[in-house]
Amino acid sequence: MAHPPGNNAGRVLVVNAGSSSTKFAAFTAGDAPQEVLRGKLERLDSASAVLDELEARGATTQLAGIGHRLVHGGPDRVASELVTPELLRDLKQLQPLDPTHLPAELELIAACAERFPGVPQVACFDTAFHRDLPAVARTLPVPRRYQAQGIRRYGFHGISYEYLMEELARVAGADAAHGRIVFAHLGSGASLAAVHNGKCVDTTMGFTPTGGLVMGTRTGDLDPGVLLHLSRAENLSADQLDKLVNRESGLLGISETSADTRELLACEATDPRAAEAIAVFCYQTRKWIGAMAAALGGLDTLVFSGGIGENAPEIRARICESLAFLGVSLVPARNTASAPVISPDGSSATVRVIRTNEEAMIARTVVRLLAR
Ligand SMILES: Nc1ncnc2c1ncn2[C@@H]1O[C@H](COP(=O)(O)OP(=O)(O)O)[C@@H](O)[C@H]1O
Ligand SMILES: CC(=O)OP(=O)(O)O
Ligand SMILES: [Mg+2]
Repeated sequence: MAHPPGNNAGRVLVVNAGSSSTKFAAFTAGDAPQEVLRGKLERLDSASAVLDELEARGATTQLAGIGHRLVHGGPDRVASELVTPELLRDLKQLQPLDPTHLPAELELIAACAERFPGVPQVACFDTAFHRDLPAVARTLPVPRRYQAQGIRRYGFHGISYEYLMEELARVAGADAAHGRIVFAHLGSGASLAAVHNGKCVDTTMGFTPTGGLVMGTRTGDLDPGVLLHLSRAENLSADQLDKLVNRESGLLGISETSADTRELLACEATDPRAAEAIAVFCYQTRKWIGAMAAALGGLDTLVFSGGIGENAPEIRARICESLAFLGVSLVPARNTASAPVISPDGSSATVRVIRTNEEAMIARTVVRLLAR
């Protein structure tokens, strides 16, 4: 049964449909939403199968509102919004920009509207965090006419970055949150964001979440000539190239065994392909941190987050190995313990581990919008 907006007795359901899994969580709908339950569905089934599962797990009782993560908001969606027929119409037009995420997300919104009529839904966009990217960072060097068609750097993982910003301000204070920060969201999808004075000044992902760092199954940045060569030499279609760069590449492509860092770490001593996959990941992340620090003109705080950033001390250590020139160093015992601060006291750059929580960020946004 639907409850009126802002009703403290109700709950907020959050659906986070990522590329490799659908995460969900239920929160109280009061001013400071408290998590009631959470879960993860590994395989992306049809939207109605997802909702069946959420109902079976008790995530859909007493719904006051539903919040969705939308990876792509295109050029015009610069803040979270209540879902309206007009918004859905606009987002449908954007589907070609992100065929890996958007169609499934829109299907879920439609399925929720049908199953929970009258329950307000809120769309939170990963791209919104990057709305202030300066023109030099935003511009992709293609003929100018394509800019009008929305071909530019958007940047993603913004809901995670927004949450990390709030957490950083909470644990380190407003000064640190206004400093020169590089956030490293390292999960199956991975990106970095360079933030100064609370604004994102650059980020590694580009027009789509395929760009930037090497990832679990995605290439990250790739000389565009590779795509041209393969499309000609092997006569690959757009869909075949999509599968190649989004699902078959990255750590999985290099190792030929797994996209999961845990599995690669477990066999790197005996399988040189796994060792190479990890080495490439650490090298690229280090190189991109250097690039983000250059965009910021220095580095005050480096934040590790996401499944890898939060849980893999050996990966963090290897990434930070040659970053002493940026003032980055680690205390091994702190790093091994994944302590909140893993750098020595008094370092010029503070290195932190912060657990991200996209679902909590979305729940807060839903409560805020419903209270209006
Ligand atoms: N203890 C760990 N050591 C190394 N990698 C880990 C560990 N725990 C999780 N990971 C990695 O985190 C990744 C998933 O991160 P997560 O942020 O949950 O992903 P998603 O992008 O699906 O939201 C996987 O590649 C997994 O191997
Ligand atoms: C933006 C993105 O790549 O998200 P995920 O890592 O959840 O697929
Ligand atoms: Mg994710």
